[in-house]
Amino acid sequence: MAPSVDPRAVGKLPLHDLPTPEPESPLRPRKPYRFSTLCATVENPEMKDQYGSSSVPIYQTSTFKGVGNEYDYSRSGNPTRSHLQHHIAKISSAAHAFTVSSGMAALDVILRLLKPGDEVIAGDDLYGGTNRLLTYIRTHVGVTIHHVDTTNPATLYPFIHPGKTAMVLLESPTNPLLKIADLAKISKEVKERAPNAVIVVDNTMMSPYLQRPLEHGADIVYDSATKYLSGHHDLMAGVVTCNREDLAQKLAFTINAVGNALTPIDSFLLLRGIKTLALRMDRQQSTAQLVAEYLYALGFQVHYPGLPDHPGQEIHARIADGNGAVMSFETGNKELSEKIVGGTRLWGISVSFGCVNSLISMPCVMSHASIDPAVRAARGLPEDLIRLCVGIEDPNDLLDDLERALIDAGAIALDASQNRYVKVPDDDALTLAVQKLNLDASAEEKEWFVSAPGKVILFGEHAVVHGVTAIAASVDLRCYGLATPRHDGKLSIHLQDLDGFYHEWDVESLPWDAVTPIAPGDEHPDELDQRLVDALSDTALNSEMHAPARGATLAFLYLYMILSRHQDRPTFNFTARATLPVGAGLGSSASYSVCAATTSLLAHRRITLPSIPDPSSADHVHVNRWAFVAEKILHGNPSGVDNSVAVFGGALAYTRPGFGKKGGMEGIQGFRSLKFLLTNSKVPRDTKKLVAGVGEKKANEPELVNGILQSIQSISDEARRALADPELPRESMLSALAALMTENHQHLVTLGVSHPSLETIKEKTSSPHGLSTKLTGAGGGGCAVTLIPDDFKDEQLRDLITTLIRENFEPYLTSVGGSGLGILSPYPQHRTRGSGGSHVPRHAPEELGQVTPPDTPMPREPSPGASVDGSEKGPHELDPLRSPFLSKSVAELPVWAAGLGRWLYV
Ligand SMILES: Nc1ncnc2c1ncn2[C@@H]1O[C@H](COP(=O)(O)OP(=O)(O)OP(=O)(O)O)[C@@H](O)[C@H]1O
Ligand SMILES: C[C@@](O)(CCO)CC(=O)[O-]
Repeated sequence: MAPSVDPRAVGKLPLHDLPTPEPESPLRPRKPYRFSTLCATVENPEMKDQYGSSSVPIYQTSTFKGVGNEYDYSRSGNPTRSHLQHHIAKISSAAHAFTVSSGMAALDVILRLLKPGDEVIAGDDLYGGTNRLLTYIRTHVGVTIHHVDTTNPATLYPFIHPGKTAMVLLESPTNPLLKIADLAKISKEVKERAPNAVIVVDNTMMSPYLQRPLEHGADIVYDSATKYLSGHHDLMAGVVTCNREDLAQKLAFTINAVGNALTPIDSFLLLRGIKTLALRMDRQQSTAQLVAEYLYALGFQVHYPGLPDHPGQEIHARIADGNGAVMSFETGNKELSEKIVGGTRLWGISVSFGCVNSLISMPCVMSHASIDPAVRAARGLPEDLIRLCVGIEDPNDLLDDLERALIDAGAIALDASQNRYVKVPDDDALTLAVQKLNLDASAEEKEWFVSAPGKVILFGEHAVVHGVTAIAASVDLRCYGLATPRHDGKLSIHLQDLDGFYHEWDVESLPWDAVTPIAPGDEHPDELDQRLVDALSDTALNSEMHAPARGATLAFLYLYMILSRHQDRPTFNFTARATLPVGAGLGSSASYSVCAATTSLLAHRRITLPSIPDPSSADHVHVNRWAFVAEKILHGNPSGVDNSVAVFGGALAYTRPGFGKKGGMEGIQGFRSLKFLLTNSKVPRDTKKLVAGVGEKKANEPELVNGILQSIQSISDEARRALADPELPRESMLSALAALMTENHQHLVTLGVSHPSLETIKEKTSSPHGLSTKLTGAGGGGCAVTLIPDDFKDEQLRDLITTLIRENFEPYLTSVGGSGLGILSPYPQHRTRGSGGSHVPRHAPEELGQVTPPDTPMPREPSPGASVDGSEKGPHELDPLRSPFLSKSVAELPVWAAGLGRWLYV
């Protein structure tokens, strides 16, 4: 230790260096300091600093000079660590404290007290890492481990074998189910039955601020100080405290022998973190209480000791001073939970807890993944469990972010009768739909309102057509399709975005002779039925139709006819409108195709029910296949990535089947937290031609193009690795993605699908802002996508947007990865039409600070090129749903649609 000068020895007592008064000092009787004062006051009268340094210095040294001094080698002792240990002992009601390199290192040191033949009783809801180490001890050291439900002390008794039971390992509350063990009672009862058993408590969930198990009879307490004690996720550390001299000596021996004591710098950081422990915890647990009550009120099963009906709540209140800031809740569906976890922004997806930032995780796939699934199931750890670790952010922001994720995932929906959100019952939609279908064999036609998102391709457009993996995510711009029954034998189409195009046909006049019906359940062949395409072109389409309307109409009629069953030709009007720019590379054709396919499948009763939120449902796969058929008509040679994103939502890595490697798609987590600026160059282009152009280039210059395809595959692979790597710091992940975007764009330039307007957008975002931009979708104009890093200032973003608008571009700040295909529940009890759909959900899109998407002109009378035979009602007489659907502005449309009732999302 550095030699300290006692000021009293030189006759002066500097004011700034008052020794901590002993609480019971006869000179100045005082009340004992409260916890937060103890935390903030780091002083050890035995170790005065020679310069009166306010903060404990970092003795960054491995060795100390001299012989026989207090310190010689930092593995055995270091002054910074000594200060830390003194401080921890003080706040833990402990005589001894040790600090080691991690929480698991702390447990390792403790478990080394065991010998072969010993028995351990441990909880059955322990942290996954604890389980892993216990399993190792069982298999390699010959120690028997009994896992029991520690919520009931009586379950331990049969396993207590005097002379053999060497240790009882407890957690309370447990992680992640927050089960409560009566530490005081168990300690007493075990000691009575097996006096030599050492009671060990993992106190990480509580920290010494909220619970000090040594006060309740525990012999050893350990904490992963990586969590609340340090509080900032910037170090790893473990703490062991005890009062027993014999145990302290053994623990000290092991730490010195093993050499896992905490380093000086981490000791310093931990000491600093502890000063604010009480302050952080107070904020974290008060917000946790709000979050728990919010989820509870929605109808979720929430595990949190602050809720009145939490089992063991009274015991917890007796042994602890607060409820902590970790909770978990169940959704009833693993995929739904994954969507919620992937859907939050502020709640970071991360293992661990105790940080000032809020975290969300699914224990079964993250912190507890090391436990065998069968064991997890046997221990009652639900696969759908979501753990929330509340940080110090503003409680309102945390609640808003969580609510948005719950809505987007379809976990909660507006209950019109109560005018508030409630949990969507797990199988409610399915039960209702099945009931309805049973009653419904001869049911009259229903009205169907559906919607599907557009997409942004981050990596791999064009290359995906040739078997390379693309990475794409849904955007919060959608196409909506409304099918309203007609009773006059006519079928009609109304494409509001294509100049209000309208056309209608007598169903019987369609070229039925040219159809080769496809039986329900059968798939469409790879090739389009050219006979039907030709027949429709000759008889149902006319030469005055502009190409976009012609393509969209052909796709609609083709699906309608090929899906019809003989004698069952429902008549309805199909109206489509999008908040997406049409033909700008954001997948407008795919979202239109999904809407057209879904309404046709529903009208023909070829899908049986409005989809419940189960992404693996056969109906969704079915919709996707038929949407792909429509895409073929619009696109020529689509890869299928756009329609897959439009159906399934979220973020996907998509590989087209049939290129000698495994095709298919995989969801990508963590994508939702990324922020993008989409900029529409407003330069029209034609995906079909651009895709065909790349195809030709490949045929003419196979070496060049195949080389590019390989490079793009590596870019996609690299991007997936970066997105999936939990160890990669977020900043590094974002800069890796940015570099890959730049590289991918360059390849697209070489493939010849960029455009001067896209290059201008790239320049404007790159200089002076330093952002990465690439074209997205087919290119040739259309949209560019720019990755916005987390630390990009709002002010800078505003400047950039202004610059782009000045250049006559249309920028749009978007969030990605939201819901896929949605169907407005057809059941009257789920509709709010009585109220005119006036309810505005908590989150209007404007709240996101988005730049409003381009508005679509107000509805007009059917356009001059359209042939209307007068039987269609004028806009003012339209169906009550269709009329507002046509007249809402683009900004109003999503809010109005959301307020119509319950949407069932894939
Ligand atoms: N809202 C809509 N209403 C009617 N038809 C639409 C709508 N959106 C798209 N379409 C059809 O899709 C065509 C646009 O498809 P295209 O593939 O060129 O653009 P995109 O899908 O937006 O771009 P990309 O495929 O690059 O993402 C339009 O010409 C039209 O036929
Ligand atoms: C250009 C392309 O790769 C994306 C269009 O959004 C075509 C496709 O994948 O179908």
